[in-house]
Amino acid sequence: MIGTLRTQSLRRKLVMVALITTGLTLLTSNLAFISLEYYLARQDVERKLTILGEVIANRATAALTFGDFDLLKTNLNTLKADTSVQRGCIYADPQTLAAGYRSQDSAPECPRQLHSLQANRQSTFSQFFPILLDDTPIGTLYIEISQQDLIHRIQQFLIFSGIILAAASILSLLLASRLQEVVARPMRELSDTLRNIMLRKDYSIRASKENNDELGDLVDLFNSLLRTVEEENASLKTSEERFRKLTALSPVGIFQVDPKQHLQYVNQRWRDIHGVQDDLPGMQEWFARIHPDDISAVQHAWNRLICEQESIALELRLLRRDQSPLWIHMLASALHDRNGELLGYLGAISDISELKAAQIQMETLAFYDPLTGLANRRLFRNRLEKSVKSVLRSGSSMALMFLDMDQFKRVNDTLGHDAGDILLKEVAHRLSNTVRENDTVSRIGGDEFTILLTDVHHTSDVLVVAEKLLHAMAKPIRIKGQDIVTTVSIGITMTPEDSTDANTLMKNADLAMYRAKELGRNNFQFFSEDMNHSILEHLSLEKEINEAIARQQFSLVFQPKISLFDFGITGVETLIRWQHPEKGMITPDRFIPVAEETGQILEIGSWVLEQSCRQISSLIRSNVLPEHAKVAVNLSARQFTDPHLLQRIRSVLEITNIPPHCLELEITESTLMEDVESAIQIMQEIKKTGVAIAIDDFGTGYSSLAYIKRFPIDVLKVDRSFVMDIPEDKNDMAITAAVIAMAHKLSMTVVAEGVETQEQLQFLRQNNCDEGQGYLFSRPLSLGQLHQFLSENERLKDNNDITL
Ligand SMILES: Nc1nc2c(ncn2[C@@H]2O[C@@H]3COP(=O)(O)O[C@H]4[C@@H](O)[C@H](n5cnc6c(=O)[nH]c(N)nc65)O[C@@H]4COP(=O)(O)O[C@H]3[C@H]2O)c(=O)[nH]1
Repeated sequence: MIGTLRTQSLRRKLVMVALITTGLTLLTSNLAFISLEYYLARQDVERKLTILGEVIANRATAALTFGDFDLLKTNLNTLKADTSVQRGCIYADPQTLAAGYRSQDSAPECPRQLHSLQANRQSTFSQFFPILLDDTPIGTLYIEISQQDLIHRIQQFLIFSGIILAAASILSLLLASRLQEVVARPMRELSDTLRNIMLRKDYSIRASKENNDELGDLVDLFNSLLRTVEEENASLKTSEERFRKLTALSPVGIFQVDPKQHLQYVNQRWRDIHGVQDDLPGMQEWFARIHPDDISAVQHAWNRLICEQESIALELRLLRRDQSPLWIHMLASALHDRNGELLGYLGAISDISELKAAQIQMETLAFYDPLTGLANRRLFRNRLEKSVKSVLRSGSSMALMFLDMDQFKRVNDTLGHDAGDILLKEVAHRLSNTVRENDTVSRIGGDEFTILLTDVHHTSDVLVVAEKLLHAMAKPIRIKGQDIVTTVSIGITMTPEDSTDANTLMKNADLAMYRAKELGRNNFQFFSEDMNHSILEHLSLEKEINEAIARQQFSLVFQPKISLFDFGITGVETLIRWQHPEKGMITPDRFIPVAEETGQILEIGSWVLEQSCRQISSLIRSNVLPEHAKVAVNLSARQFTDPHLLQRIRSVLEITNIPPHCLELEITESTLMEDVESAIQIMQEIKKTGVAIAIDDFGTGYSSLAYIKRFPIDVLKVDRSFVMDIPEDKNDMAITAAVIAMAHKLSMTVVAEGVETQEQLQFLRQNNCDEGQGYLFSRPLSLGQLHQFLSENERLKDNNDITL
C-alpha cells in the first residue's frame, strides 16, 4: 500500500489519505456506537421481560391455585399489549401446560412439556419465572420476546451510519482536493519552474510565491538558490569567456585530453602548431607525429602522467607534414574535480623552434669549432671527464690521443690563412673519417686535435687506429694548386692504466706528443712514466740554473753568419752554453724553456746581452770583425715583454760602447705573435735605439703576411726545419723560395738557418737568399775559435773555397 502510494502523485496521495483517514475514523466510531446501541437495546428488552414476567407470575398465583385456566389465559393475553412478545406459557408442573399465548399464528405454540421450551431458547430473548404461593413454587411462567425489534433498531442505526460515512467521505474528498490545491499546486509550480529552467537553461526564471507558509518559505529558498546559481553561472560564464578569449589569443597551444585519452579540446594555436584545421587527431595519431628520437621519452613521460599523475615538462620534436622537425616545449598535468575525481589532462605546448635554433647555434658556438665543425676544447673536456667516469664504472679502457700538425704554421704563413683553413678542415675531415662514430674528435687549438677512443680492449687496437691516422694524412692535399703533404705527431695515453684524472691524462698525452715531435714527427708515442721524469728533471733544472748563475757556469759561443753572395762574415749569433760540473754540456734547448718558465731567463738574458756586446765590441774595435758586422742576441718572450728591456738595451749599449747598428735582437715568430699590437709597439721602441731586429725561426709561428708587413723587422731568419729537407722536400723548397721572395719585397735581409749541405747552399743562392748560418760554414765557436775562424774565412773567401 505504502509502496503504491509512493508512486502516486501528491494530489492522489492527499485525496487517498483524507478518504482513508475519514473512513477509518467513522468506521471505528460507528462500530463503537453500534455496540453500545446493541447493548442498551438488549438491556431494555431484558428489563421489559423481567417486569412482564414478574407481573404476570404474580397475577397467575391465585388462578393457578384455584385451577382457573381461563383466568390464566386472560392473564397471558395482556401480553398482546407488547407486540414484541412472541409467546407466553404457564405450566402447572413441568408436564402440564396450564395456559398459552402466541402473538400471531406464525409464532410457535407453547409445547405441552416445559423441557421442550428449554431447547428452543436460542433465537429469542426468553426467560422462566417461578409462580410462587407463600414462597413455594406452584408453577412456571415462560415468556419469549422476538429479537426483531432489536435487529430493526440496529439496522436503522447502520443505515444512518452509512449515510454519515458517505457524507463525511464526500466532505473529506472536497476538503482534500482543496488541500491539494493549496499544497500540491505550489509544489507543481516549483517543479514546472525547475523544468523550464532546465529546458531553457535560463537561470533568471523565478517561482511565484502564493502562500506565506512553509511552502512559501520553500519558494523563497528555491528562488534564492536560483539567484545563487544564476550569479555563479554568470561568473562561470564570465570566467569561461575569459578563458576562451585567453586561449584564443594565447601564443601557447592549449589542449585537454579526457580520462579515456581522447583529445577533447584544443585552441587555435594548438591547431596552428600542428597544422590541423578540421577533426582532432587521436592520441595514437599524435604520437605518430613525434620525432623517432623523442618518442620513447614522450611515451615514458605520458605513461607516468596517466599512471602516477606525474606532471610532464619536456622538449620534443614534432614532424611537420614535410617531415621537418618542429621543436616544442610541452607541459601537461592531470585535472581533478573538487572531490578528487579525474576529469582528464590539461596541457600547453609552445613552439620553441627559434629558441632551440638559437640554443643549438649558441651550443655550436660554445661547444664546436666553427671552422671544422668538430667539438672544441670545452666540449672535449666535458666528454673526457664523462668518459673517464664511464670507464671507471664499466671497467673498460679508453685512449686519449693528442695530435699536433707538423707543418701547419708554414702552410699558414706562406699560403695564407685561407689555405691554412682549408688544410685544417681537410685534416679534421680525415681524422673524423678514420675513427668510429662514437669516438670524439676535437680541435682544441690552432693545429692541435684530440681524439677520444672509447671502449678499447687492447693497446693494439689504439696502435692500429694511430697507424690509420698517420696513413690518412699521408695523401697530399691540393690547396691553391699545390699538393701539400701534412703530417701529425700523436701522443697517446690510456685510462685507467696511465691515470683517471682528466688533467693528468691531458698532460700525459701532451708529453707523449712532444716526445713524438722530438722523435722526428709524423709518428705516435704512447705515454710512459719516463716522460714524467722529464718533468721532474725540469724541476731539478730550475734549482741547478740558480746555482749555475751563482757559480758562473754559463758561457757564450758565436756562430758566424755568412753572406751568400761573397761568403764574407756579416755577423755572429750568440748562443749560450752551460757547462754543468756533473752532467757536462747542457744545450739551451733543455734549460732555456725552464728558465723562461721560471723567469730566470731575465737574469740570464741580461748577462748574455751584456757579455755578447762586450766581447763582440772588442772584436770590432780590434778590426777582427768588419765594422758593419752585427752580433745577434736571442731574446726570449719574457725578455721581450719585460718592461725594463729598453732601459737594459740602452745601458748595455752605453756600458759596452758598441754602436747600436752592430746589435741585432733575434725574436722568435711565436713571441711576436702572442700579442701583435704590443709587439709592434715594443719593436718600434727598440728600433728607436738604432738596434736591428730579426725574426727568428720564421715559419714555425702563426704569423700572416698582414702582420709581417707591420713589423719593423730588418732580418728574417728562415727556420732550420725548412732548410733541413732541401732538396728532398719540394714542398719545403717552394715555401723557402716564397719566404725569401716575400721578405725581399718587404726589404728584409733573409738569413737561412741550419745550412749543412752544398745542395742547400746552392738552392739558397739560386733563390737569392742573403745570408746563411749553419754547420756548412761553421759550428758555434768560442771567442778564441771565432778569432781563428775569422782569419781563416778571409782566406777561404779569397780562395773561394765554398764554391757551388
Ligand atoms: N743541426 C744543426 N743545428 C744548427 C746548425 N747551425 C746552427 N745550429 C743550431 O741551431 C740553433 C740556432 O739557434 P736558434 O735558432 O736561435 O735557437 C736557439 C735559441 O732559440 C736558444 N738559445 C740559444 N742561446 C740563447 C740565448 O742566449 N738566449 C735565448 N733566449 N735563447 C737562446 O736555443 C736554441 C738552440 O740553440 P743551440 O742549441 O745553440 O742551437 C743553435 C745552433 O747550434 C746546423 O747546420 N745544423
